[in-house]
Amino acid sequence: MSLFLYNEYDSQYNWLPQDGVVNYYGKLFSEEESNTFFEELWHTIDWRNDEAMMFGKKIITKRKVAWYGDSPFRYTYSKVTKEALPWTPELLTLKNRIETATGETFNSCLLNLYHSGDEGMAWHSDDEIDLKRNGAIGSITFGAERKFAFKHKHTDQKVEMLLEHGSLLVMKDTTQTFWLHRLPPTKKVKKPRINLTFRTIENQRF
Ligand SMILES: O=C(O)CCC(=O)C(=O)O
Ligand SMILES: [Fe+2]
Repeated sequence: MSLFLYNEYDSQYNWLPQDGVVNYYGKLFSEEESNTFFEELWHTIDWRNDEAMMFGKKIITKRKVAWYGDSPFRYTYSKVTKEALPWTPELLTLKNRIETATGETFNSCLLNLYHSGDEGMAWHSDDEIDLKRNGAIGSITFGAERKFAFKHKHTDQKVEMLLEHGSLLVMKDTTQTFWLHRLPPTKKVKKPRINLTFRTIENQRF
């Protein structure tokens, strides 16, 4: 008899057929814990509308974002530079939980708040210059369950999965070099979702 939460997912299974590693841990947090984290993050995180450059113009996205870390790292994302805020107690708890689960370490976290299925994230890879090369990215979901997809940059192969309330997804090795990922918008989802992507920043020039 295991004392751990029942979980149907094998976290060692690689969802990518080649050129990278994606592990899905399923629900790492219980329903009750996940509901509490959702509420706490909703109220305590310094959510801001994201600014991005598109066709040379600054646009404001409906999705909200926030950026936290060990030190005031500067992070350039969609050609806009932000400075990390100091960890909140909830973020440190989550960081510790996923470091224990994965055996990886993280020094920063980018958070996304999608108000409904109308909001998503287009195809991209997290290969910014300041991110540790081939480092692990730990992605937690609280709130609405959403589809998540990968597309190989050369072969167009696709992999789709569901990200559940309280779940953890890890992308590592050469995943960002060879694969794009996205959160497709959907009319079916009316509820909000909070996503946290824990990352490792390296080579900062202060
Ligand atoms: O919301 C998600 O699950 C993914 C977010 C993402 O890909 C990112 O922040 O780079
Ligand atoms: Fe991403």
